[in-house]
Amino acid sequence: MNNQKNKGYKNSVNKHNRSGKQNKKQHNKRGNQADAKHNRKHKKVNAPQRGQKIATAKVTCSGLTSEGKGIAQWDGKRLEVADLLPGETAEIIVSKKGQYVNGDLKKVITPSKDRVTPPCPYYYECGGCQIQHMSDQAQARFKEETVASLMKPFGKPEPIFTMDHPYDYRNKNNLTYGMNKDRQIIGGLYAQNSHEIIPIDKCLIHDPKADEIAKTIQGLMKSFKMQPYNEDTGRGFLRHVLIKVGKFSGEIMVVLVAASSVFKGKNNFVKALRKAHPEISTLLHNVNTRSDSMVLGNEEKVLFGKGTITDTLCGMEFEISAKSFYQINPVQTEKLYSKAIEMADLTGEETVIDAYCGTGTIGLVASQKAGKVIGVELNNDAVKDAIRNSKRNGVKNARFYQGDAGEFMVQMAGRGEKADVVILDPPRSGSDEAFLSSVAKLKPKRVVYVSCNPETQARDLKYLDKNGYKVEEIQPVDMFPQTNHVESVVKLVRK
Ligand SMILES: C[S@@+](CC[C@H](N)C(=O)[O-])C[C@H]1O[C@@H](n2cnc3c(N)ncnc32)[C@H](O)[C@@H]1O
Repeated sequence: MNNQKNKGYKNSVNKHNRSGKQNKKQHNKRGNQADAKHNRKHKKVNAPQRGQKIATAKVTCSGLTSEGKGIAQWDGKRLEVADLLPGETAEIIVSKKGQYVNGDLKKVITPSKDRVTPPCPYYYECGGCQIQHMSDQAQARFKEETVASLMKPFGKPEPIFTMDHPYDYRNKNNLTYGMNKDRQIIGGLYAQNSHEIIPIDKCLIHDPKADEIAKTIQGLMKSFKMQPYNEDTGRGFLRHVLIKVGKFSGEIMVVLVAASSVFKGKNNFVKALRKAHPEISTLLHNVNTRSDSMVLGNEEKVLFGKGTITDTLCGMEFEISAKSFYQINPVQTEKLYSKAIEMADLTGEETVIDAYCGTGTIGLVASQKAGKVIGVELNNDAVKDAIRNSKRNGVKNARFYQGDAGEFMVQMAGRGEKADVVILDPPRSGSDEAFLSSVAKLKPKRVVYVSCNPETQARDLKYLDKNGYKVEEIQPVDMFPQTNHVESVVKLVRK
């Protein structure tokens, strides 16, 4: 697959090299862009985590990793170079730390026709997006090829569902606050693989309203002398702000994630924020004293509003709380869910299991075409949302249970219960043997596997393939444009 791809890229580069002034101009612009990127990243190349610079080398990129990095050979070693595209020749800086050799792009010598100037000015520093240097078509091709390569043992995927406007799509936006070296409060996103905050005004994949509110909060912190939390010293108050937006309803939830439950000046702060943004529907104070990278802690206080927001998806209304999972790209979610339900092939009679059901969204949409839906989910808040959502939409044929999906299925199989269709949508780590072996025992006619990580999905498909199921259809969906992530939904039928 890679060879084929490279041929295509090589041809296009040659075409470019032969091209006239206009294209030369384009090339220079692309080359300069990569230079500029290097200048900004230079300090990172020499930063301790990259190790000691050992060489500058000229390389040719032979393909992409599943993370969207360019593959290049240097001194008999395979290097993965961020922002390098197949077919491109480039100058890279090689550094070494312990046994690890890293390559960082210095300058693109012959740019690929797939290279574009990233529209975001923070792209090269920020860790949020990884493939903004690829054109929309190249992003789609990269994701299709990633899924195709992982799914090779099971069949050929359909063309990816892309997004017409692949920006402004996130309904869940998380920004972090800190202090710069001049003791000024900054707010933004983390740099790649680090907790260094890159100050930003606007993120192109965020909901624009969310960034406006985050900026206002940054200004209010100064006036209210509210200190950002410092991970190293453990001092300070505000860690993050989490902003969820109902893209259809327009409702907005703001969660102030703080290191302490004592919120000095709370009433005046809330008043000032609401005055600046009367469109905020609900405001919460979440207390996070954890030292890991989880955004939210367990303790939560509603400062005003009902503590949840509602949104519409596939014609149904859903109530969403701060901690429960809700798909982050509603435009693409409607395409994903429609495909999943089409794959479930429901006639109105079936018992459907919606495993890892979150707030019950897939199961509730499926309930309109099923006999009965049984949802299971680990997160108690999400289960409460699912039950509320069921009532809100007048659904009478769905039940939701809190628990581990694997254990739940083992118990179902043990009781000899029946299921016609199993829809599963596990987290990135995928499902587990308890769950998959119970599927094999329950023997549903169809299994629809939704996944945000095709790598673990392929692993689980291998198990199902060995235990009585055959893959019939594979559909990649671009739920996360500009990033290297891809969603995939697979239909399996009993052999
Ligand atoms: C990718 S989300 C899917 C949610 C839902 N299907 C949707 O489309 O919004 C995965 C969900 O699995 C839940 N989860 C994680 N581990 C679980 C487990 N062992 N058993 C049941 N649910 C689990 C998470 O809390 C999360 O809500």
